[in-house]
Amino acid sequence: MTNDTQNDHKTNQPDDAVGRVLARDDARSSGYTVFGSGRADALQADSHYEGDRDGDQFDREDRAALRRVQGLSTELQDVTEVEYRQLRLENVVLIGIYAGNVTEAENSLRELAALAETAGAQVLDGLLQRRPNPDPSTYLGRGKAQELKGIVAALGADTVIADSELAPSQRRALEDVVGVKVIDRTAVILDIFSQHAKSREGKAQVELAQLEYLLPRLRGWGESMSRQAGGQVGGAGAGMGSRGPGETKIELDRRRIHTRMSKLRKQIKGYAPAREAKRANRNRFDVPSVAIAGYTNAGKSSLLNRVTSAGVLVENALFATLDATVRKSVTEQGIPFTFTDTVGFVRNLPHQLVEAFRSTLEEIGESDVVVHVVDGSHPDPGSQLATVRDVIGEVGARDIPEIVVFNKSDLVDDNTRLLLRGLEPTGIFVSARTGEGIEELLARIAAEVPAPQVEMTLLVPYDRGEVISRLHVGGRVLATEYLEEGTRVVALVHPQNVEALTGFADAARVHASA
Ligand SMILES: Nc1nc2c(ncn2[C@@H]2O[C@H](COP(=O)(O)OP(=O)(O)OP(=O)(O)O)[C@@H](O)[C@H]2O)c(=O)[nH]1
Repeated sequence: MTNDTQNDHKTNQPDDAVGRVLARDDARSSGYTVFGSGRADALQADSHYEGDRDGDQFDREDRAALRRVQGLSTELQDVTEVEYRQLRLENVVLIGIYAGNVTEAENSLRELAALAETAGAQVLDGLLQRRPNPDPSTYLGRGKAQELKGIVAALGADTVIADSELAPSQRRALEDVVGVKVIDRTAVILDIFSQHAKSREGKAQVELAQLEYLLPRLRGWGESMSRQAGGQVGGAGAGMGSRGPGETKIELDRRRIHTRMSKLRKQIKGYAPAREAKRANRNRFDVPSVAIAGYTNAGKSSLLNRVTSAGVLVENALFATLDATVRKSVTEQGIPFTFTDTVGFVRNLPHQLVEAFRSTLEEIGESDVVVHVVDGSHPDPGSQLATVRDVIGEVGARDIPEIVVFNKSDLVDDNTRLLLRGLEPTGIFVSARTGEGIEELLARIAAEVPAPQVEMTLLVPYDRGEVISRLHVGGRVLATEYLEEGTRVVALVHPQNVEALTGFADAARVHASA
């Protein structure tokens, strides 16, 4: 879909579309919309809506960053440029069914909304239907599916996302009714993983999960998919919902996918030993890193924004090689460190995605400090805390210092605070919204970030300027003096780096200060 069409949708859309849907739906007992007009309005105001932007002006850097993250092969890049634009523009309506507990279903749909937004979509509305089981043919009942069609048309949505995994036939039938692309929760999660996977192993794991998901879904993509015909098969991180190939290529594609999958499995087996070795040889010239982990919607990104804007600005040059998901900061004591947002945990993660999820969490295993964010206002923070901790342990991060943060403290009353304290006595109450607790969090991080402790006096020849730069990044320079033979530097360094630097020691004046 071009941007023009997209804009037409917006202009043609009646102003009160969401409100009318909600009002009409309130009168019915079999289901209702979850998000009212307030939500849609709030989202319209959100800065990540790109609909008014001219396609040609689409940010080159964004595209380049996306390719880097996804490690796409050259032949996939053109396809992805188009798809990325669509991904950012997707206007989605969410659907779900529930048998018993409606609050549970609403929470699940809210989480799906958060996931869809994380994947870059714009959530216009959510629709829940009460029914004991999904309709075997169209997931929603027939009447509800027709209603969905009306909502989709009224809002100008271009994608429907179902809150559970759809059988390929259900998906196709529902697509035929509503006339736009229908994808499911698993596809959204896979899309987020593919945006987050950084290492070669992570990318391979995610691509494998994408292909496994795609394989049984190859045959018969609905009408609305025909514009994608000829699109590339399941390239790692193809647009949301892993767009499929045209009908004519299906058999060939099936074979290619099988071949690709066995290749990926072999690669993944080969990566495991390398990962162990990497962990053992952590390079202390790296800037210390802090990883933020927690459930989706716990407020990880909001906290990251708060904390990094509160921190002191740091020389860009120190962090030249960072990608977009990593922020930089510096402790009050002047030690630079990086902050990495990790992919959020989700409830009921489909089991075939578990490996892919873990592989996107590798940053945690390689970080120096883990900030574990818990939504303090969540009805069951205890189980969130336990699940995240289990996984942190599984990705090899059990021994990494952990700072537990109860976020959204502005929504937490005194009794709940007591309860949360009981769960984790050292937890810090923080509000990314009001700023409560941010100073305390920064102080805790500063206390945990490994500080260089060994004082060395070095004489570095002028043609070895890189040694001085590394000292600034991975150590703390206390004094500099320019002599005829080179620069004399007094610096604190990490114990792991002492050996590499002894060659520059000035008159062997190496001693431990701590
Ligand atoms: N009241 C309140 N709301 C908050 C606070 N922090 C975040 N939120 C809201 O919680 C929602 C989720 O915040 P995010 O920062 O996107 O959460 P996240 O953990 O990064 O979520 P994912 O990107 O999906 O993993 C947003 O609507 C925020 O506005 C807080 O301290 N107080």
